[in-house]
Amino acid sequence: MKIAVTGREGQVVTSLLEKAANRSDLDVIALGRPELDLLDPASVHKAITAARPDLVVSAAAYTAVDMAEDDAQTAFAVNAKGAEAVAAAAAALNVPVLHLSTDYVFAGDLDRPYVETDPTGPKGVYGQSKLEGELLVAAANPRHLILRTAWVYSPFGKNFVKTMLKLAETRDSLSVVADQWGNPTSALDIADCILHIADHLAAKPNFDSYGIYHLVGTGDINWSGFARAIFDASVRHGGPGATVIDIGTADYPTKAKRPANSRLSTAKLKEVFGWSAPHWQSSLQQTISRLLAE
Ligand SMILES: NC(=O)C1=CN([C@@H]2O[C@H](COP(=O)(O)OP(=O)(O)OC[C@H]3O[C@@H](n4cnc5c(N)ncnc54)[C@H](OP(=O)(O)O)[C@@H]3O)[C@@H](O)[C@H]2O)C=CC1
Ligand SMILES: Cc1cn([C@H]2C[C@H](O)[C@@H](COP(=O)(O)OP(=O)(O)O[C@H]3O[C@@H](C)C(=O)[C@@H](O)[C@H]3O)O2)c(=O)[nH]c1=O
Ligand SMILES: [Mg+2]
Repeated sequence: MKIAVTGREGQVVTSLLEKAANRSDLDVIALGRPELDLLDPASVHKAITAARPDLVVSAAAYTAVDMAEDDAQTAFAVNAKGAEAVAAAAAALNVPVLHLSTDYVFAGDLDRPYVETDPTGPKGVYGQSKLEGELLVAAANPRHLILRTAWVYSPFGKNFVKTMLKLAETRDSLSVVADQWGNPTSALDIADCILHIADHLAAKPNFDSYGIYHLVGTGDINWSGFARAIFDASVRHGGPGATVIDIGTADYPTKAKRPANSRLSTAKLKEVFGWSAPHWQSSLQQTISRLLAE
């Protein structure tokens, strides 16, 4: 099976390439700039068509949440029109598209984990552009799986875990918001899930449960608790640590507003695909030990 994935050095694309390297039956090819530029839909069609994949994974995105507030045009061009071009190119080849989306499509005012059918209401430009992307992807390719994930970390690229470890090298204490809750998710676990879904689709030619799915690590936490767990694991492995001070969102001003509750229910993913992610704490240990071994 040949899988084309968008992006070159993102967390999810890198994880997918690493996981697929262990599988002789799988050929994962990363398509990114300059050949595939989401700002240039013609380049998207050309690159995906030339790759002739059996499945397309749409993992590239504009992910700078605060920067997007001042650059809505680029965020929408990449996350909405760019994603639409990826899904349309897959549709033209008559293959499914797995598109990554985000917890930030929700407002975060519910007091339970969000299910796929809950109303959306993004608080910032990034979430708005990703929501628009979901709608365009669904319209462009009936065989779409929109996988909403959240709080992604990995040994690769930029993420909260790496930021915390870096800051702890020079700081004894850090103030971190304690009133935003979510599900930390390892990009390596996302890659496992994507490959599981790819196998499932290949084995079931009549699969007809296309639509939206929530795909996040098991267990929830707030950002300050996550930071504490990062430092506990780091110190255990001989890495840097810092004292974490709980603060409120109001004490950490940012350009973009973020949801207070972005916990996602993964019951549908478990039911349809028989897959669920490990607990975030166990995946975090693995990521930290890898990062500190580097
Ligand atoms: N990071 C997170 O916390 C979360 C991410 N998501 C979603 O998951 C998906 C994967 O995220 P993640 O792996 O963390 O992303 P990263 O921020 O790690 O990587 C972004 C990727 O997008 C590529 N990209 C950006 N702009 C363009 C463009 N114009 N043309 C082509 N490629 C482009 C980058 O290219 P290059 O390799 O050349 O730099 C890179 O590969 C995204 O859809 C994101 O919205 C959802 C929830 C949380
Ligand atoms: C660095 C830092 C952040 N924070 C806060 C800011 C924010 O509310 C929270 C997390 O910071 P980040 O910059 O990682 O947050 P952010 O970039 O908003 O992370 C999001 O990225 C996009 C792509 C997604 O799709 C989301 O699921 C989510 O992972 O922690 C502190 O309180 N103290 C700190 O020292
Ligand atoms: Mg960030």
